[in-house]
Amino acid sequence: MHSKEQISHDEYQKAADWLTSQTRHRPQVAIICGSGLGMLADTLKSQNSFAYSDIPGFPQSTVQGHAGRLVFGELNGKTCVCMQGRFHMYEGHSLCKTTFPIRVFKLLGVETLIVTNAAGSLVDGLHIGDIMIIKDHINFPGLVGFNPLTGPNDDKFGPRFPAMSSCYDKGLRCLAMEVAKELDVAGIMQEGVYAMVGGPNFESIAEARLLHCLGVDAVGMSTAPEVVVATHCGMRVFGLSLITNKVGKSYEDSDSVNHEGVLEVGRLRSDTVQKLVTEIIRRMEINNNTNNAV
Ligand SMILES: O=P(O)(O)O[C@H]1O[C@H](CO)[C@@H](O)[C@H]1O
Ligand SMILES: Nc1nc2[nH]cnc2c(=O)[nH]1
Repeated sequence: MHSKEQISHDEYQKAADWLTSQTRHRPQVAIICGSGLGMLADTLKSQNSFAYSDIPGFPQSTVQGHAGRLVFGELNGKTCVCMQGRFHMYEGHSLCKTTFPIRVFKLLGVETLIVTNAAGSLVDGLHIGDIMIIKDHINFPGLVGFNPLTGPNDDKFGPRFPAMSSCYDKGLRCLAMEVAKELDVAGIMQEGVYAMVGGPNFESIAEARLLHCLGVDAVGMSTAPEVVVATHCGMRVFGLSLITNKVGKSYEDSDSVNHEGVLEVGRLRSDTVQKLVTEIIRRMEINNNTNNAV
């Protein structure tokens, strides 16, 4: 499944131009809603929303809990665009398709990307319903060559060999912890390492043990490609994982994970995630002098 698909600069530009012609909003912040977290988009004021099927070049969402709509609007003084539904490698999309919206956002002038996801915990300290601030990731598909940046480099977006050593912005991570304390949810929040696996199956016991040995705190099937592409084009990134399940590491465990359970935890914690994200957005500084569009 080593995709040879390439997307031209013109195709990203076409989607950006179409969106610019349909909405007066010029977003500074983009938010990707993880499984069961689509309600984040509902908080935007003066909304304009578009079905992915109407946007030139956008793939379609196929996963339950991912509505497939792009929502523009205002949130606490910032103009935002929210993906109510993301694309996953396991849906059969090429990685450059799963990350297509990120470069469109760049062309729209977005400078900060907020990613959220549902993930399984591999460590004792992260419980169901906890929220992990992503400090770093392990991009397992990327390590073996499944990378959205594979193919000719588009220098207009970024360099051939981008660094990934500080892709989750430290300032925003600190801000998130401050906000968590003020909202009295610091007890359910901590930083950790997210790993992306290809999915769509959940982990076997032996795989879970391997991930644990490798220093993974939470595992999911998304996010890393989006963050790689955003970092490549110079966006500031902040990420949150909602812990929706514990990943079984013992053959004695009887609990087994399923997507309905993942979505249910998303619904139960939606309010907290929403409050955190909206407060972080309110307080984050935006560099108004920079038009990031390339
Ligand atoms: O990463 P998000 O989209 O939040 O979803 C996570 O939850 C789904 C599995 O229940 C998988 O798609 C996994 O990646
Ligand atoms: N791979 C993986 N993805 C998830 N998404 C939500 N929970 C999980 C999990 O336990 N494993």
